Amino acid sequence: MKKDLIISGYGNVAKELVKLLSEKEEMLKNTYDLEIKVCGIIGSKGMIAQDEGIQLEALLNYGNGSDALLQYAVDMHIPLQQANINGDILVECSPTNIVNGEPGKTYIIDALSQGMDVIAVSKGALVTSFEEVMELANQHGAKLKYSGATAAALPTLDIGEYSLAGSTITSIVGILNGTSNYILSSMAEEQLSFKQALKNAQEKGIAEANADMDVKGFDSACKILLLANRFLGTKLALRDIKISGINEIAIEHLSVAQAEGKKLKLIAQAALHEGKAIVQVKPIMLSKEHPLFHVDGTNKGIVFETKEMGAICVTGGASHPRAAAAAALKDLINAVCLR
Ligand SMILES: NC(=O)c1ccc[n+]([C@@H]2O[C@H](COP(=O)([O-])OP(=O)(O)OC[C@H]3O[C@@H](n4cnc5c(N)ncnc54)[C@H](OP(=O)(O)O)[C@@H]3O)[C@@H](O)[C@H]2O)c1
Ligand SMILES: N[C@@H](CCO)C(=O)O
Repeated sequence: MKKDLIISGYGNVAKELVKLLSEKEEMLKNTYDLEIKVCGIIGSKGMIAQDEGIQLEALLNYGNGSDALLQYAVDMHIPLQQANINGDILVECSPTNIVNGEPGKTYIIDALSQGMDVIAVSKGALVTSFEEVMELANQHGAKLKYSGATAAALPTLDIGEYSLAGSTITSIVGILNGTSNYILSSMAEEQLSFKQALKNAQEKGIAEANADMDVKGFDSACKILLLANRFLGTKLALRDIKISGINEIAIEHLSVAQAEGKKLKLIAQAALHEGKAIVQVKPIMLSKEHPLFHVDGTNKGIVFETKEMGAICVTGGASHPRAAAAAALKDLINAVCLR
């Protein structure tokens, strides 16, 4: 099977995806009979496009962002052109914008309207306009997958959709933001200042372009919103979620938790109580019996409570651009080859 791929947003995650596609070309062919040709990559300053496929190894010699695309265009003697989404699959990796979903929303709508499958790594379009994009996908028989937007390397959507199919999920509790979890762990275990720990997270490439999204709880809120709407039958918007982050947490707060044998974690939770959804994000002290107690550093974790299968807990899936790219590749393989 041959598939033409377009990528929008060529930052940390997209560059790792290009690396993975280059490294795993043979495995994809041998294991899945899948030949992926990256035909276009869009940055804020324009798009590089080649019908015969972009030379991934050559592109990887440059950095990321539009400057890398521009340099590639110059060296390959091709023009940098206006965004033109035309292929089989779009992987959307532009910055997350929770106000209006742009620029990802336009790219996603453009792709779905042509019947292209979409792998969303950014969250903005899904959080602001989920029903609109889903309806478009259904209308055009296109697949929309968004593991990258729902904690990426930590399987969340796949567990709910596949492993818990037919069960009734009654609540979801998660540590869904690697940056905040890393900051809290670093402050508690290494006595790093909040500022230094955030700087480290930014250097790892896991913080959002606007790190307030992470530390003020919005990124966790986006993820629990998408999961609650998918699995609890809610139709919530971000304004329906009570959100507080870790931006005012000091080392003293963490010491108090430690003295009690507990850990302070940024917890996102969604539950149904008498038909009403309660969804919130806030720092909570966990005792060592809690299944998420040992989720430290950039790791994440999720607990689904179900009526039939009891509690299902998954931990790990540390935030990292390569891990997020691998989650996008997983979605791509599943969309095209498996289901
Ligand atoms: N990093 C992670 O570990 C991770 C994990 C899961 C999900 N995500 C999500 O994945 C997305 C990308 O994350 P990232 O870490 O790769 O971010 P990033 O490094 O900031 O990359 C985003 C890229 O988008 C480009 N861009 C900006 N405006 C654009 C526009 N109008 N059209 C096309 N491209 C545009 C930027 O480059 P130019 O302006 O130079 O073109 C930038 O390099 C985000 O939405 C994030 O929430 C990230
Ligand atoms: N900024 C996020 C990655 C994107 O979902 C995190 O720290 O987990």
